[in-house]
Amino acid sequence: MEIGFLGLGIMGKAMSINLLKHGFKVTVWNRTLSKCDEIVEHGASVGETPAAVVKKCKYTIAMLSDPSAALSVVFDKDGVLEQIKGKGYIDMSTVDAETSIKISEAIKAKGGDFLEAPVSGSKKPAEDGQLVILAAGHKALYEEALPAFDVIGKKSFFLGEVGDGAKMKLVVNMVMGSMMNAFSEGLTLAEKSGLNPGTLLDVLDLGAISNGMFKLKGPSMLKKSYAPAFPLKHQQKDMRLALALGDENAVPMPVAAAANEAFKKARSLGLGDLDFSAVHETLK
Ligand SMILES: NC(=O)C1=CN([C@@H]2O[C@H](COP(=O)(O)OP(=O)(O)OC[C@H]3O[C@@H](n4cnc5c(N)ncnc54)[C@H](OP(=O)(O)O)[C@@H]3O)[C@@H](O)[C@H]2O)C=CC1
Ligand SMILES: O=CCCC(=O)O
Repeated sequence: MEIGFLGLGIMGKAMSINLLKHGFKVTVWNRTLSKCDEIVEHGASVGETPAAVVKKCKYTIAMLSDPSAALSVVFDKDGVLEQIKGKGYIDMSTVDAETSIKISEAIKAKGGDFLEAPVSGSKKPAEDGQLVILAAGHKALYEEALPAFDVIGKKSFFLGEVGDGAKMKLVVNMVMGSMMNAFSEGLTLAEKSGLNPGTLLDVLDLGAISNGMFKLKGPSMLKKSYAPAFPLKHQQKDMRLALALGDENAVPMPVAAAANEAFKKARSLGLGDLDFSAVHETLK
């Protein structure tokens, strides 16, 4: 199966290399074209534009930063729409339902098929093919994409209409961003009140709120080490989009709203390109 891949950031790079390792032919494109070089070393071909990639491949995956990037790659000159007739397009970026529906409708109108498939899991799960895929849209395209999803992820969900995958992803990341802030306050409170925060990590890990994120991020947060796996600017984008979903549905979300403010503060301190756990620094 020949697959196109648009967007070679932290996630796209890991996912496309993983596909290549499992025998897929992959043609890549990235806005900053030089980022294609490393993937070429793993056996990929390069397309000069998104349209060129779609023209070459029956299926194209996108993994882009935000709604504006996702829209630009589809609608701009030399974009996906120009060659999508008879092809499948799978957008795995985290965006809002409105963006996803807009892309879906334009692709369908041009005779292509569309699936949204945002993912849960970060850099390491992407490298290890252990993501959780939250797909929705064209069911037949979902089934055709399963061999690739089985390489990229450990579990795929088909959630229904376009927009439902985007919403599920935003709900998950809203919970994650809120938890990160509570965790960060807990670490700071332990330290400032004279406790050993390392011991707090051990205590948390043995109780009912033990979880993978605390286990993974806790030790590096104590070392103030924030190499980006999930960039903070993307987490804040997800909080913003989740809060908009809350507005639409009249769901009060005071905890998420406070967490969003903390991520905004972190961005204002220039921490947006660091890992989202760098929100910890806003308490210093
Ligand atoms: N990192 C993570 O842990 C996870 C991230 N996600 C989501 O996946 C998506 C990608 O994340 P990640 O890889 O971390 O992000 P990165 O910031 O590492 O990469 C972003 C990618 O989007 C491209 N891009 C940005 N703006 C544009 C534009 N206007 N036109 C074309 N391309 C553009 C970048 O190109 P360029 O190189 O030229 O800047 C780059 O390829 C995001 O939606 C994120 O929320 C989902 C799950 C986990
Ligand atoms: O969107 C990013 C999610 C990161 C994660 O699930 O660990």
